[in-house]
Amino acid sequence: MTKVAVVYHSGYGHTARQARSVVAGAAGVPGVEAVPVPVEEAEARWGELEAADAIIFGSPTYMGSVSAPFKQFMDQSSKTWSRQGWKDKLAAGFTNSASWSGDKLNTLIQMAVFAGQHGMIWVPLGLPPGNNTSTARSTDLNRVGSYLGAMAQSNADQDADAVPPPADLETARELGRRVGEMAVTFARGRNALAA
Ligand SMILES: Cc1cc2nc3c(=O)[nH]c(=O)nc-3n(C[C@H](O)[C@H](O)[C@H](O)COP(=O)(O)O)c2cc1C
Repeated sequence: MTKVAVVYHSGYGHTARQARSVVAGAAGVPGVEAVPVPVEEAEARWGELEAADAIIFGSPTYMGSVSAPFKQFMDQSSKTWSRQGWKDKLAAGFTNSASWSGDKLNTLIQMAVFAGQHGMIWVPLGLPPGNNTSTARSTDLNRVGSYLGAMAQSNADQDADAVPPPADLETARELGRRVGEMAVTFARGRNALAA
């Protein structure tokens, strides 16, 4: 099986819902096993990250950047970085915040730089932007219009059972599916080269 790990933090459950959609999207690809890894469990489950073909990073945007627990996970990875243990794994990212912008892009950029430091191969969202013409709708896939990774917008006064809305959860699912497909393609290519 090709393995996809989804490492995420969520303070109040919104990004956890987005993470579940990412996992479901990856797990729907034949031959892929996808596992959610809350950052609080990452240290104890480091072996699962080492064994993964792809790692997808998820964090809410707090103060225009990844959350402190997610940053702690990033820093915990420095031992792996020093021996480039995640080199050539696929990487991707998602984030969620209250505002339409809320400086979410910075969070994805942080994740992409982090992946670059690890020598990983960043997989962008790969969906056209939705909700940006006079005839478009707020229910469009990629309604926030992100390229680097999947974004979700959760109204600040709504709990995680109500938001992020279905369009953002579907967008997250698409990211998981894309990374799952890419991971299978890479694994097959590697095996073919080794044969
Ligand atoms: C400490 C803190 C900082 C936040 N900073 C931002 C921000 O910079 N931009 C934004 O749009 N929303 C911000 N928010 C709102 C959260 O991103 C939003 O509520 C999100 O849905 C929380 O996700 P979670 O439930 O997974 O923690 C912040 C919330 C908290 C608690």
